[in-house]
Amino acid sequence: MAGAGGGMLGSCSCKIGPSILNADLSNLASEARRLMDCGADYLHLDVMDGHFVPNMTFGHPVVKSLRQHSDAFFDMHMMVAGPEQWIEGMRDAGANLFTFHVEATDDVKGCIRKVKEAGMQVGIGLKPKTPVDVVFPYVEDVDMVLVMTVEPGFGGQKFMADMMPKVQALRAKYKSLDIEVDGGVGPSTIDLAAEAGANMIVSGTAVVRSDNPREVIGQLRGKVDEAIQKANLER
Ligand SMILES: O=C(CO)[C@@H](O)[C@H](O)COP(=O)(O)O
Ligand SMILES: [Fe+2]
Repeated sequence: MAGAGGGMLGSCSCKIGPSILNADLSNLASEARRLMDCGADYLHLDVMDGHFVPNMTFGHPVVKSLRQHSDAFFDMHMMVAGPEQWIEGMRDAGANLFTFHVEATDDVKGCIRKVKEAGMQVGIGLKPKTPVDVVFPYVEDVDMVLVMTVEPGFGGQKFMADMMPKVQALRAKYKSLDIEVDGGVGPSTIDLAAEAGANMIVSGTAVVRSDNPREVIGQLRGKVDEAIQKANLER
């Protein structure tokens, strides 16, 4: 089954993508359905290989199984060393967006090209200690830039507000770029991310562990839409 949201990127509109990392992974299909039914725009799927980050999750066989049960747009957050070797498998599994880390390969341009040739959209991510100018040479070639707001590897960590200058620097240079933030984002931190200029919001624990995920997704969307409107008026 092909993903339904293939053309989702490019408009710089608000998009909310719950991370399933802290969901019930033994019931991934029903968790995916629950989150999409609660108003999510896409699913953020965290792939960890135990090398690039000190944790492991799942690979393309699980993504392929999930694709049999979900039409959602799959944003693959590839926390893996040597992302090139995962491209084909993820494409065949039904991934839509393949986001790898600039720190994970010596050939960022080559990896971007290979993801595109495989027919997926491409994102590049940067860890908290990586300066934002490292991604500037690639921004024109990608569909999305992911600014990590926690050290990658685990859900449920504290949002790093000191990453916001990276988001601001990207937004100042690229008005219509899709900019994603990931890590510790929820109702108490969304203001900072939205005002800095992030429009793709990954939220794990705050959504997945909430008694009312629909309400949380609505709150996040409200803040981002408000910030986008404000920025448009100021332009
Ligand atoms: O990539 C990661 C962690 O490495 C994230 O996607 C988190 O899993 C998001 O979860 P919360 O921080 O929102 O709980
Ligand atoms: Fe993630």
